[in-house]
Amino acid sequence: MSDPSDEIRDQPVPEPPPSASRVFGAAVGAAERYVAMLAGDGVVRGLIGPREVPRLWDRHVLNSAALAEAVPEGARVVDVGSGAGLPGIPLGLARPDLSLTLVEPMARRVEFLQDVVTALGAPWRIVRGRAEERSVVRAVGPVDVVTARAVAPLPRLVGWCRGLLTPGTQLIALVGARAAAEVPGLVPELEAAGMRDVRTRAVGVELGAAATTVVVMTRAAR
Ligand SMILES: C[S@@+](CC[C@H](N)C(=O)[O-])C[C@H]1O[C@@H](n2cnc3c(N)ncnc32)[C@H](O)[C@@H]1O
Repeated sequence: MSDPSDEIRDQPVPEPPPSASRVFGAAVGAAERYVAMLAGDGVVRGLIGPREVPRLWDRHVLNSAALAEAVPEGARVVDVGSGAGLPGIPLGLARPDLSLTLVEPMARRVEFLQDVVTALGAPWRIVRGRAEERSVVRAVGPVDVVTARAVAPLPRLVGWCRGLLTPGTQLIALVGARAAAEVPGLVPELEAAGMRDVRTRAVGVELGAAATTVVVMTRAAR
């Protein structure tokens, strides 16, 4: 009998769209290797649904890289709840000036992240644990920007990231259109949790289907 994981492995790895070279520059080959790992091992290990494979570039990799334009030059970035590396890895590939740490509690996801870092020879750090754990905050060190996609509703995410968010640190969350529409109603709660300048911003508008929205906010001074 054939092993069902063979069929999953046999799905063709999607070709990069023309915009990939523009977004990733010299790292486009590394982005292609990452997409191949997501489509192969990422699916077999249950980190990415098989149906996502044909839309890995638009929905996941370019969609994640779109937030690059919202991140300041040379920032120390922590991607919280990175999962299979989204948005952190595409961001790190598009922006080699950033110093990137991926935080993820689940062992098999961390293993996959380690495999990707090794395969790409990337300088990123991986910290296993939950954002709210003291040991994670200590291991991560000072942070300029926290990124997150699909980790938790914003007020809960801010609560989990409290230790990572020192005055002036930005939180940049990738959100869908529906979640973006709910942001104005969340501002009082986010401000009460110590955040200021909460705003939504369209990013990657030139990327067509990969365009998305981010919510940007800053930790207020105590
Ligand atoms: C729905 S997945 C999203 C993964 C990835 N960000 C993406 O967009 O594909 C949520 C991730 O958040 C992680 N997570 C859940 N609670 C967390 C916490 N308290 N701190 C850090 N990561 C957490 C989970 O292990 C999981 O990998």
